[in-house]
Amino acid sequence: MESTLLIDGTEEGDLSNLNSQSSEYTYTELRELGLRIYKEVWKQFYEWEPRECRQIIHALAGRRDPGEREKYNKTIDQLLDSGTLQDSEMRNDSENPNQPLLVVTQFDAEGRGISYPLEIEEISVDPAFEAHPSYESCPPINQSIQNLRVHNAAAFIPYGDEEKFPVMEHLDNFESFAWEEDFDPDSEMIQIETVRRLHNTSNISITNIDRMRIFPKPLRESYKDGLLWQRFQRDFLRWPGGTEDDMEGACSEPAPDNLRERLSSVLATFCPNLNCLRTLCTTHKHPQFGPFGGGRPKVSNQSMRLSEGEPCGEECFRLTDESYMDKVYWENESDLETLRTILSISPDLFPCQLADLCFKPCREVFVQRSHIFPDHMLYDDDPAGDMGSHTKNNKTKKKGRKPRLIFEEDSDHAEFVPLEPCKHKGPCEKERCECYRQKRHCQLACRCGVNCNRQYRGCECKRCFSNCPCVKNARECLPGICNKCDARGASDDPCVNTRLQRNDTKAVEIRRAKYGLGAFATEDMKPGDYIGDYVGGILTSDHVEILHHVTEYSGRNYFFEFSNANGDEMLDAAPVGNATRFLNHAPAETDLPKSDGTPRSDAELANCMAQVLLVNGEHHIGFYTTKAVARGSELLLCYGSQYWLKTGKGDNLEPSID
Ligand SMILES: C[S@@+](CC[C@H](N)C(=O)[O-])C[C@H]1O[C@@H](n2cnc3c(N)ncnc32)[C@H](O)[C@@H]1O
Repeated sequence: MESTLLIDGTEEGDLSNLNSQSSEYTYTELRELGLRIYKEVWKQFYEWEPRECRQIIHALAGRRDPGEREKYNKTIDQLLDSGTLQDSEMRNDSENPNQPLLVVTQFDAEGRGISYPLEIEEISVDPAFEAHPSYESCPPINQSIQNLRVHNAAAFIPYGDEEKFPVMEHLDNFESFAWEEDFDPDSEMIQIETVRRLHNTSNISITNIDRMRIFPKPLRESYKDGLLWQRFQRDFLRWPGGTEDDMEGACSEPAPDNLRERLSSVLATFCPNLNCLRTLCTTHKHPQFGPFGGGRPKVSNQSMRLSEGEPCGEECFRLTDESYMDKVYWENESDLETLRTILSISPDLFPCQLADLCFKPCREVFVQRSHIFPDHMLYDDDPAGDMGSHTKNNKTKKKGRKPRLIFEEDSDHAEFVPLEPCKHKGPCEKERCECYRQKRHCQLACRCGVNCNRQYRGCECKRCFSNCPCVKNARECLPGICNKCDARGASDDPCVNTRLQRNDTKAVEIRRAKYGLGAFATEDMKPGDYIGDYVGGILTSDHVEILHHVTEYSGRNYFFEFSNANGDEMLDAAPVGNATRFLNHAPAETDLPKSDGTPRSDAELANCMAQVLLVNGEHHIGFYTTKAVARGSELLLCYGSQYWLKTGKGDNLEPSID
């Protein structure tokens, strides 16, 4: 009997969730239709793709005239035959007999040669020069990478050609290989084309296509995720079976003249946090950063006119009286359209700025803005007061709602426990907000939003020393909110508590040390100097177990535990990292006893320490010197007793070099 379950999971009879066409189908019929079209596109794609690849390879091979190959081979033979080495040879310059010359002859396709001399630079190589012993390198990164190793998929086969490494035992820890699960551009093209056909030809909505569950990934997971979103992050492959038709705007790029939509789609790609330069950032996902615009103005025309400021020129709106209001007329509708679009994105831009964007006189723009946003359409409950910050007439200022710190009694937290940012939408209350419960401020990366009363609003210090609330709470000062200390780094003397963000490191060099490679100071360092940010792949602690064959075999591990709320986050700088991965554990070179003869502890011998810091909503591990370090000395950390318990110090830790 035919299934009566519909595609959205409702029972037969309730078709309201399906669009008009697809409501004629049952769930089974729709799924079958989806699968049939999916197979059809799959078949077409793979009929086309190998043919196309063959053609490209053929075209790359270039054309040769008959007989040309033989002629060319003859020339090569002549070159290789020492008896005929007349054209390409070493000679001495008769004017300067000590300067050897190399005569090079280039042959064209016809076998004709042109000879010319090349001067040779002599390089003398020290015969005692010793090649560097083998070491493992890794790709450099400047920030940690999330999900570098997918839990049950092996990223690669380590030491695959070394007999002693237990490859099979190691691979038993994984269910698959990462390359079997990774993104496949071909299948993405096929899925996108299937969606297009189902949507445009069979008139099935994107939501209902998702409900068919025929693709591994949802089409629209959020405004920043899903197959359709990802498709816009890549160049689109053009193939005869695929068309880039509009899918009711669901999969299409906005039209070139639709400024607002274009900005919205670009915004989805970039991080909304102005202090973060990362594309596709996943840390600062504020829910309120949806599409641009739609905002209503908060500043009245009247208050703009009364605001303080210099006129931007002779035609500035500030120099214009009321009588000018009826005298402006723009003939070209597209000029008005541009102004409307800009105002829809940023309704409170000042006329002087609008004038620059619209290429129009400032006072004309002001008049047009007054028509588009007459003062009576302003919010009655404007939270900032309609004068914004531009007013000089305090009498007319509304009683604005000042941002309140309602948790003032516990705002100065002595203890700081680095935590994940909270993930719920505001407001932050005891029952559901981890920040509230832990007696700490919400961070920029908290999902509760920038208007949350609990949001940290930056320090007020001019110089950030140990009593600065940011320093005290192991957080770097934030450009934009810590305004007095030059956290932005605009001056020659920027805030010292932003060194990690500014990558203001001391210089180190990596060279041979007692245990493998080590990091050495290339300049004298003072206590408290910043060395770098320990970066790597972000893993959970169970990866330590999964990768134990590799760390035991190499005798090296680059794990660094993170003190997050769950305590199970790790950084692994073995596959990717920067210079900080080479800091060895003290004692490494020397372990001289103290003057009274008592041995020094590891921590005393170390000259660097690691500190977990909250930087721009993310936890980082910064390395700092703890004492003066002379140029040329090795930088040493104390790894802590746990490190050696886990790895077994001395068991397998033969010095890898020396
Ligand atoms: C983070 S790496 C340090 C860089 C490493 N030396 C290299 O060549 O890449 C940590 C590894 O270095 C070695 N190591 C560092 N300090 C050591 C010490 N004091 N004694 C023995 N081995 C040490 C161990 O193999 C350890 O697992």
